Amino acid sequence: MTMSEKPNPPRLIAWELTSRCNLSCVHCRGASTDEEAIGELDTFEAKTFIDQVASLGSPILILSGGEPLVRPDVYELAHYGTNKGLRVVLATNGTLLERETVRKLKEVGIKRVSISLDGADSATHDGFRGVEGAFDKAMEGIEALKAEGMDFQINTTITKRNLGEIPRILKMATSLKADALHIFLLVPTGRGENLADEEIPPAEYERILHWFYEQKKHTSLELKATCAPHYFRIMRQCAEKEGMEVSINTHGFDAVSRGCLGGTAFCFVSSTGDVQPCGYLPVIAGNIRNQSFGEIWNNSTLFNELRDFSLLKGKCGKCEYKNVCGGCRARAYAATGDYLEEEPYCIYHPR
Ligand code: HEM
Ligand SMILES: C[C@H]1O[C@@H](n2cnc3c(N)ncnc32)[C@H](O)[C@@H]1O
Ligand code: MET
Ligand code: SF4
Repeated sequence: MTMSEKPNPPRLIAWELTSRCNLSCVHCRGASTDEEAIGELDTFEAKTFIDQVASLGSPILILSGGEPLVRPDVYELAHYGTNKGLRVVLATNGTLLERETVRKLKEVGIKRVSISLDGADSATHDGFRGVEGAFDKAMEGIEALKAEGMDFQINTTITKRNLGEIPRILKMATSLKADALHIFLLVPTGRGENLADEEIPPAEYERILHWFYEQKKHTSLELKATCAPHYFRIMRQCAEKEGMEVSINTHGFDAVSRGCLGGTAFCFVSSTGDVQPCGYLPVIAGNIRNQSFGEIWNNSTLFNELRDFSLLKGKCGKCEYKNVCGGCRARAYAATGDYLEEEPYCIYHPR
């Protein structure tokens, strides 16, 4: 990109509508609790933000949190975003979903709902979620989504404690007839910092992502590894071994996407208006109370650095896969304090 060219608009924005939550998960990047949120964007500010997003492009807008369903104007904001031409989706822990809630979400144009399930049973899931009964409630939430015909996906965060359950979670997602299973690999940030010992070791990463690649061949579920940029290297290495070209026809959307999208196609907006590359990387490109979203997206030094892969350091900087992987900038930051440093959880030695 030359200085005069505008960056591509974001394709996906995760928006923390509120930092407040009815659960208190051990790994929560937002360290969310049930305490009243301070400094949240009000309805007017939130709509102004939606206007600014829509004037830039028409990304998927993920209403996230905290728990977005504890914010009373969630329906009003979803409706507003839908009317502006955005594809609005909702990310919830699933415990507050009743059929009436789902009906309202459909009415305001929510296209898909993600439910977080971190275990194949209540023992594991409730252990993550800090509240007994969270698993059963989330299951009831899924039943409500199905009964109302809402598309849904399951989001699972992987750590050492549930790694062995991932095949069971995949089976469960299949039998629940979910549209997708998205796995997130723990980033030790927020309350997740206390779980740094539970990050799976690099060799296990490698193994689970190879497994994931194989599973994609046998399922109609959309499987996506988020915050696991090395997947895009592994996919190419596997395809090469199989004598296959990586293309949309053979590998679907993964063929045209890349590992870390933070600052290039994705960003996170906090409940107080801070714009970040992602929710797991606590560095701020700007605040929408001071500048327009478009100005921040197009001009912030932070985002422009993340768009320039030649700035990557260490192994990531030398890697022949840097354009398709790029390492997790949040994990690099958590480990070193420098978001351009090498991804600490990658086993690969660049040629
Ligand atoms: C359609 C329904 C979808 C829902 C409900 C959903 C939900 C989520 C949520 C909750 C997050 C975490 C954001 C946060 O709270 O910090 C997230 C992150 C992310 N999602 Fe999805 N997602 C959806 C679809 C997609 C699609 C289609 C893509 C493909 C481009 C995608 C790519 C990502 C990426 C790149 C991240 C950020 C993590 C990173 O930095 O790599 N999501 N998604
Ligand atoms: C939006 C999704 O992000 C997950 N999530 C929350 N905190 C973290 C973290 N520190 N690392 C990885 N995933 C996380 C939630 O469990 C939810 O499924
Ligand atoms: N609370 C929701 C969930 O658990 C969304 C945000 S998680 C940081 O899925
Ligand atoms: S991960 Fe989601 S459900 Fe859990 S405490 Fe954080 S915001 Fe709440």
